[in-house]
Amino acid sequence: MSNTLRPKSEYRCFDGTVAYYSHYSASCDCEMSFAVYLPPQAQLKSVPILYYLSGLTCTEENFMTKAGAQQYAAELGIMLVAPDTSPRNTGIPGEDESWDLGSGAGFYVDATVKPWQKHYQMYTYITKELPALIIQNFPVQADKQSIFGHSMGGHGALICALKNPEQYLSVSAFAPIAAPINCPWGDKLFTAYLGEDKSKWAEYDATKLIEQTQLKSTIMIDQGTEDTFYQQKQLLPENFATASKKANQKLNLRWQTGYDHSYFMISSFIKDHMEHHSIYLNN
Ligand SMILES: N[C@@H](CCC(=O)N[C@@H](CS)C(=O)NCC(=O)O)C(=O)O
Repeated sequence: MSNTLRPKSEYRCFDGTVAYYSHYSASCDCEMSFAVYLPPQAQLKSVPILYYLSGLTCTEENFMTKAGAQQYAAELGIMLVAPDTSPRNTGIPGEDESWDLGSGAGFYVDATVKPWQKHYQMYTYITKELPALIIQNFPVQADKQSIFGHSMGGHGALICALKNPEQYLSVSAFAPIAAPINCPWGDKLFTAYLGEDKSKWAEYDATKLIEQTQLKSTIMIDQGTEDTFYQQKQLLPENFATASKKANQKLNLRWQTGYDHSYFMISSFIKDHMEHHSIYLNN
């Protein structure tokens, strides 16, 4: 099967275009979907790319409809790419049983254990296959890529950047799952996708990875104080901050008083994140 893009729908937005696509993914061995925003500048020249990874239960649509990023992407001349959060309709038993496992919960890792390993290769999909597809099909600057995300997608963005410091020029996150080996979600998802051997989990844990790799750019994180998942110790930004300090990694962790885990928090601070990435993408 080829990696031909199948356009699904297209909308004018801030003089640019929001478009939804699906395609056969070789790494996930199934049909995958993603959304893009092409800023008006892309009609005349190639533009930098900013990937956004969504959280649990999301599809490629949540960010495009709720975050309000397009107006800033249009101003700054940045293409947005928002992939779906997992393979779907794979036939894996139980894929749709739980909102925090399987469909909508790919966790941005390459699964190594059955039954998930055949399709759940999200890390390779996000860091290799999707970027190649974007470069092939859109007017982009291949050497200008950055990444950000929310919750599970904040975890995804951090690990993708820390494991590929040459590929992504900057990274930021909203309420990321910042130390997954130490939280209930990480426990559940790593056990399912990577197996019981916890030594294998560390290579997908941002707080562990920052001990080994530091980024030239400043990492930006926004965390709401009224975020129930933060209160339930699913996110653990303090662990990441402590490890970053120890490793001399520049980190801008901003506590947002009164904000929760929702897209109302994301849309309140999306401008700052877009401007943060623009410093690195448009220099
Ligand atoms: N379904 C979950 C909540 C899941 C959730 O909050 N997901 C976040 C990411 S971790 C999200 O972005 N949801 C989609 C949305 O708000 O549009 C629950 O019932 O507690």
